[in-house]
Amino acid sequence: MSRHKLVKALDLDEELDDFDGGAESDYGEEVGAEDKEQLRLGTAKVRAVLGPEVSITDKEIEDSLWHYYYDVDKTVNYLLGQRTNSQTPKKTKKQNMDAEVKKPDAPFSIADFFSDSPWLNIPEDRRGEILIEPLYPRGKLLGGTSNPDGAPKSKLAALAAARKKKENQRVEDGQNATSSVALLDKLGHKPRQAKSDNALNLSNPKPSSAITEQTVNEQPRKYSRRKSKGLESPQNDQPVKEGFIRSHSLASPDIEKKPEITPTAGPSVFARTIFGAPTVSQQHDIQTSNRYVLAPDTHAEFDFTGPSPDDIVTKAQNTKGPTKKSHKQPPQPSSGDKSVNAVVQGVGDVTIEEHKVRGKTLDVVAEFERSKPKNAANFVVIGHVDAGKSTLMGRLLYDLNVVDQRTLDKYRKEAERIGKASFALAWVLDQGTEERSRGVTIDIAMNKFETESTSFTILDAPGHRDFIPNMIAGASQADFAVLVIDASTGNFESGLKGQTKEHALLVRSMGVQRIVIAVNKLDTVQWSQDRFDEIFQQVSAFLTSAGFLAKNLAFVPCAGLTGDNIVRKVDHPQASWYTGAPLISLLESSEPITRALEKPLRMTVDDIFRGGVQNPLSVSGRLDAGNVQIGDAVVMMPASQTASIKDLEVDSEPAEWAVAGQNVILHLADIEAKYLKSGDVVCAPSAPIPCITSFIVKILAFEHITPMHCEVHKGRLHAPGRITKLVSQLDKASGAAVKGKKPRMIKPGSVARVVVEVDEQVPLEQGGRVILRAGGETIGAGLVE
Ligand SMILES: Nc1nc2c(ncn2[C@@H]2O[C@H](COP(=O)(O)OP(=O)(O)OP(=O)(O)O)[C@@H](O)[C@H]2O)c(=O)[nH]1
Repeated sequence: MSRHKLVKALDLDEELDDFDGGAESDYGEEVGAEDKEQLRLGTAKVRAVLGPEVSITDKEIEDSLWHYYYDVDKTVNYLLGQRTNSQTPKKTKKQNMDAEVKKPDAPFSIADFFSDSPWLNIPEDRRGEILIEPLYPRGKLLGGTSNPDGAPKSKLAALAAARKKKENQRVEDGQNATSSVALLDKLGHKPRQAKSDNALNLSNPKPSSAITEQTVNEQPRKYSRRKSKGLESPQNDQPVKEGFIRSHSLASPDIEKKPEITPTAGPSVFARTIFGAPTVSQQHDIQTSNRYVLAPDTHAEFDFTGPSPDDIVTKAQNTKGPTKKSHKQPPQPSSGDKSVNAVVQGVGDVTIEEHKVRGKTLDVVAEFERSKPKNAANFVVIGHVDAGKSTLMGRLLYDLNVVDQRTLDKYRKEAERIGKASFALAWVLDQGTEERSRGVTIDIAMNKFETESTSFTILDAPGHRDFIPNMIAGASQADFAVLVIDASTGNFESGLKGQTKEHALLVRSMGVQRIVIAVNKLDTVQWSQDRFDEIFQQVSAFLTSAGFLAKNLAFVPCAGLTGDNIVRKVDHPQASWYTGAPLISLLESSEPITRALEKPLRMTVDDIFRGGVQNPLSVSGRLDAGNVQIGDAVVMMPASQTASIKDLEVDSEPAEWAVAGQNVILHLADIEAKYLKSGDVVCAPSAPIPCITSFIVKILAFEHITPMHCEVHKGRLHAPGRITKLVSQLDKASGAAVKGKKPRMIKPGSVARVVVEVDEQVPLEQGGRVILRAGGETIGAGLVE
């Protein structure tokens, strides 16, 4: 039994007589009457487009329509494409063999797997070889290889051997075998007086820059960073500058042959701090000469017998008090070097912003009242699949300049490219790749716009029945609904039997009282007043029988695609019969929402995300009740874990506080992500929501209900469970229990009290609204007692 029976019970019998429930189909799913109708209409449309010359079976068309969610354009494209492919030349023997290999049952081998990869079939004689020479010598070469097997030496190995030989020679010659590192130390200390050291080829041949043997011996135990830079190369025949040494000294002869990179900039501020500023002549060299590498300022040498600069800095930081922005001086390094001192001083002054949640200080309710806020409203856009919901909202945002022309042009181009040109406006809302390629909304899309009087949040719901849980999540945050109806021939009828009614019933069950009905796509019926009247009659009859008050229904004829009667009034001559307001005015006439400001805090978590270093863990949702401010402690249910509000945003803007009715992001501290999930409830620690595994609920049955398995939905919460007991059937008018035997089954359209049990604890309290679903169908909805 399906939805129609409920509607029957709601006095719409005449619409339901032809509906015989679902039947198991080839598609492995229940094909309801609305699907059958869609398939029938779709098949006719596809046939009309394809023309009689294309021979194709109804089954083929229906299969494609089913796959493409009744999208006629896509189905036609696909079928035509298939026809074209089938006319392409027959496969070669090789291709057939490849196909054989791909058979899922064939044993898998890597060769088979890559057999169709074209790059593997290149004949030997046409293959090129790509050799990538390593830039730097690797492995043993740096130390010089012994080359025991007499194999030819590499250039670097030869160089290393030559160096070694020279070194040995020097020792033999009785020269002081002071390491080149020490020589460079000396060089750094007294570069201007240094004399040439011919043995090491380090110096400028000019006497003024020569290094003496005596100066080498003066500082034998000091090390400079130059050692680690390997600047002791005997190949260096360039002048040694104070603080700067030509990079040639680093390079092997091979590398030297490579083109030099012309410098474009001098040393950075950091480099100047560490190594000292270049002299005027060095700056000139940088600008005019080849590449330079920075060598440390000779004054920055460090004696390993004392603490390292790191140790000094760490010690300096450790001696800082716990207070923020302390300017206490760190201890001075023993070397007394100015640059190191400057760095240490700088690091000591660096403050690390310690995370501290501010204490609560505000009277939020008073602040809210003082702020004289604009009226705010969330509305959910509902309706049968392809009714034009996203297009309508895209048009609304475009006409209100929330979306600019450039963005829309981009969407148009991209949509055209994938053969979905008519969906460009829908792309404003449908941002997912799959949503765009399939032309179907899958999850709730949220968007904001403001008019003079009201700040609105759009919750664009998916129309396809497979995504009803997402639609429920959106509807749970809505103050009112916009029901979009496709007025085109045949589509209104199939929509009425499909999700038009189901969506309307769901939003009503979730407490939505006001509904604006956008009778859309009137351009397809030449703005026929008769068509509009017909739709008005049927839909208003259904909605009033579903519990909406007539005064809370507002109808507007419109065409989202053309923008008629959305923001601007329709000026089509065929639409002269309509004298009412456009859609935007009907939205604006929504009454201000009542906010439960003083009640304990409740926010159902819609989404959880990790923001980054500043805000590592955040949750978003709408505040159902109460208020919150930075510094508040909250408790997450059902995990029962406390957290603190480190920061918050209202409508994506930083804020100090938020109140019921606002869409917020809470940046949390002192809690781990594992304690959070969508559907959880953020509560005041003084009044957390109860978490229960069994509850009594007063439901309106959408289907036949017996003790059965079901899923409990509340916002983003989905919990598997079962109806364990039918307590009583209730009188619809009085709500009193009908006397007599306990019911064994609840009929669609009846109201009953039942017991529901869930597998895990769920945060639910009296008055909470839940939806019960089973087997992909909504079976009932009601209030937790
Ligand atoms: N002629 C005409 N076509 C429209 C109009 N509004 C929407 N469409 C077309 O209807 C198709 C479906 O539009 P969508 O906006 O994706 O429909 P939807 O209701 O959002 O679909 P789901 O979210 O997937 O349920 C697109 O091809 C639109 O171009 C209209 O006013 N007139």
